[in-house]
Amino acid sequence: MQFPFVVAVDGPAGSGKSSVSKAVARRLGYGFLDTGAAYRALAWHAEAGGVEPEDAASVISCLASFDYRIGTDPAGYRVHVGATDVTDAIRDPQISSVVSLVARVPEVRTHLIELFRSIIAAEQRPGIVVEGRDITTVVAPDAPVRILLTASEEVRMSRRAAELTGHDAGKTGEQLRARDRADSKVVDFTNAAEGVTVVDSTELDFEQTVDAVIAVVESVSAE
Ligand SMILES: Nc1ncnc2c1ncn2[C@@H]1O[C@H](COP(=O)(O)OP(=O)(O)OP(=O)(O)O)[C@@H](O)[C@H]1O
Ligand SMILES: Nc1ccn([C@@H]2O[C@H](COP(=O)(O)O)[C@@H](O)[C@H]2O)c(=O)n1
Repeated sequence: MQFPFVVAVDGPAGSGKSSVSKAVARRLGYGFLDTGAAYRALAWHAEAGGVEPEDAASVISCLASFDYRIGTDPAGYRVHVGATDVTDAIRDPQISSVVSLVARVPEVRTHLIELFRSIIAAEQRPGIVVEGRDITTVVAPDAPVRILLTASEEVRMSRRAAELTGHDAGKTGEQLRARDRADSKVVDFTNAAEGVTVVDSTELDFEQTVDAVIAVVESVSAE
């Protein structure tokens, strides 16, 4: 059996990838890798360096100084760029509004995909749940478990709005829709590739969704 046992989870914004994958990892005693945090941290690093996220050449030049570290403990992990803890800063709506500009640069993707693979290879727990947009198709296409976690746009928007209290729900929804549009030009995370299992949580609550993902993992592990 592959070590670590990789569970790859992709899906659109607000589908529950991060929270459900974290809960699945905790339940299974696996590590957890939030790949979106790296793209967010690079957007933060670019802005901190006065680089416009639209300026692809300058974003690429930021990679040389992008000293990125992230933990894989699903119970709690920190994100650092150099000595700076950016765990909270990368969740700012400002970062959410520009991250797709950074993520669309091929050289950025190549750099971060190699970083993700090295983090996965270094995982010491028996398995690792890796979530993002291109995990099932590019980062870990040979993972024993590959899941597309999705939900209706309406449900995803309402979940995100409930999460971002104090922000205008309409603006939050529009930003989520805009990010999906931008992301889907770079990676197809709306159609399940061959061998990818779709888990649609539109009608499921959080625990039911966690159970559904674990059922897929257990069905593969039992083979
Ligand atoms: N099945 C569910 N039922 C109810 N709430 C859910 C469900 N799945 C996730 N949530 C909630 O929806 C919100 C968004 O989830 P999460 O941040 O994990 O989404 P995501 O796919 O990682 O989004 P993004 O890609 O934008 O980071 C969270 O508050 C989470 O607790
Ligand atoms: N594997 C991935 C993961 C993320 N992205 C880009 O990062 C943005 C933020 O991701 P979150 O999961 O933290 O919301 C996302 O919108 C994508 O632009 C990616 O390209 N590939």
